[in-house]
Amino acid sequence: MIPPLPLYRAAQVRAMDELAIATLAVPAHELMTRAGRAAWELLRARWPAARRIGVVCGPGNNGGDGFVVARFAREAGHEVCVFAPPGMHPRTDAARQALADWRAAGGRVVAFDGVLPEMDVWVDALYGTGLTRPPSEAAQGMIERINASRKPVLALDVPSGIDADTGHAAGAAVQATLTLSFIAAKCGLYTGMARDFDGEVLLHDLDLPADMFAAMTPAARLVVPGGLRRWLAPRHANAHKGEHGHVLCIGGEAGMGGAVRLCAEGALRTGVGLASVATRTSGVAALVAARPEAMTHAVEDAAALAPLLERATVLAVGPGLGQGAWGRSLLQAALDSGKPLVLDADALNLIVQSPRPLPQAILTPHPGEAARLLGIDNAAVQADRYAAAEALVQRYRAVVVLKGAGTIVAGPGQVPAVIGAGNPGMATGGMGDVLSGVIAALHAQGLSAFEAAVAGALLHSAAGDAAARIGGQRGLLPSDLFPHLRRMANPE
Ligand SMILES: NC(=O)C1=CN([C@@H]2O[C@H](COP(=O)(O)OP(=O)(O)OC[C@H]3O[C@@H](n4cnc5c(N)ncnc54)[C@H](O)[C@@H]3O)[C@@H](O)[C@H]2O)[C@@H](O)CC1
Ligand SMILES: [K+]
Repeated sequence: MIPPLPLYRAAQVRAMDELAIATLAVPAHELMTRAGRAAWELLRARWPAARRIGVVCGPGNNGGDGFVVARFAREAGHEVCVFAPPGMHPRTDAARQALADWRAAGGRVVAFDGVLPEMDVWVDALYGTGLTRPPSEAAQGMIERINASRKPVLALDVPSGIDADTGHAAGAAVQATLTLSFIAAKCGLYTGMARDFDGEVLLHDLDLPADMFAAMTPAARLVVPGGLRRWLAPRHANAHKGEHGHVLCIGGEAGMGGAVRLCAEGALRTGVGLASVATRTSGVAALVAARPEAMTHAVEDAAALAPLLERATVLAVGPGLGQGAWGRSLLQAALDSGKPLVLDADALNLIVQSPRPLPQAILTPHPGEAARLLGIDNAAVQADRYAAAEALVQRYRAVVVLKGAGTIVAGPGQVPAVIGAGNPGMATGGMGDVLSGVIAALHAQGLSAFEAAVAGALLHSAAGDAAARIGGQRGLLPSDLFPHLRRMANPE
């Protein structure tokens, strides 16, 4: 079982750096040498045929790491070219020392003049955790030239231009093939825009003792499919269906019956004891024919919903609900029932019209829905997905699943989880309907709201990856996930 990886903000990693220097008496320059050596060893192992190594260095310690890589590469007999923005002077003692060492070894630094020569591999050491604003004009030019070279890029610590806390790029950013992060994993690298820039992300602890930072609460935790077993223990032999909960899926306005079916099937394939559907009369026959295991009821008003609400353990409300009078009345009845809820799609759009605390709910917005729930624009949500998820938790007092690349699950009093699985093939209509059923099923089987949201989002993403491995990402359908959900809901 793979435990969650703790993720930290840049300020926390700076504090770790200072703690290591103070308590272990490891000088900053020594940490920089370890970082540069680790990066050089990775580069050599990953691209053994590379002869010409280009290194771009910025003014801080990230640039210092770059000078160290350059020195090791040169000592190993490679052709190494180091570039820096014109007029760049290192701003820290450690970086100044690394530059002096590079020069003493016979190396030189070329001021970027708008062009970069052909290289076999680029090492990106312009900015790391110290980025405070969009890259300078010269740095932007260097970033654009490196990206245009189509050569492999090893980014040191963070791809330059990416904010280590949010994963957002306010200007140009390096398109890395591989990112080697130092000391601890930065929370920005695992969600949103960063996922388009950081390539494969690896971590090197610079040989600091593993328990040294145990007292520091991480900003988030990355969960990966290898950890699913924590939540999905095998069933005991004497189990009966009453132990596994009863999910009621509410939705399927005329023309949207498929959405509520996807939700119900998601719940069934995640092992719920019973799944019921409350939908429009016109949708019942098709749903019964397609998925007889779902107990489908014609529900035209809140009165018809009442007995179904009573029997349910968890309600999944929203898939295909519509925003008309029918959907509004069923949502209101669901909220009034006091039952645990998963709210998605049109249920969220209806909530926007009358925001209120929803302590019994799990909200599963995509960035557009999150923006509407917060009254801000979509770009503001994506610019800081952690902050947006936390703002939703504060406003609605609910567990929140902010979907997208690197889905974030946040909840009152919880360290947020980032889902370390999923692929862009899942950006397609109906995927969210399946997710709401999966989460509702796990909640109904006894996981807390937060755990069900984390485990459900992880299971759903892992099933999406498994399906994409077989048939590719483009054209992936939500229903392609079902066999994989079932398999992965029973980890070996
Ligand atoms: N903190 C640690 O634990 C360690 C840090 N190391 C490296 O040090 C990095 C952090 O170093 P720094 O804090 O010096 O910061 P950076 O090297 O990330 O660079 C920031 C420097 O550039 C300036 N700057 C920021 N944004 C700019 C912009 N857009 N245009 C122009 N200048 C800009 C800042 O004022 C600062 O001087 C890490 O990312 C890592 O690569 C390693 O040397 C090893 C240990
Ligand atoms: K960098």
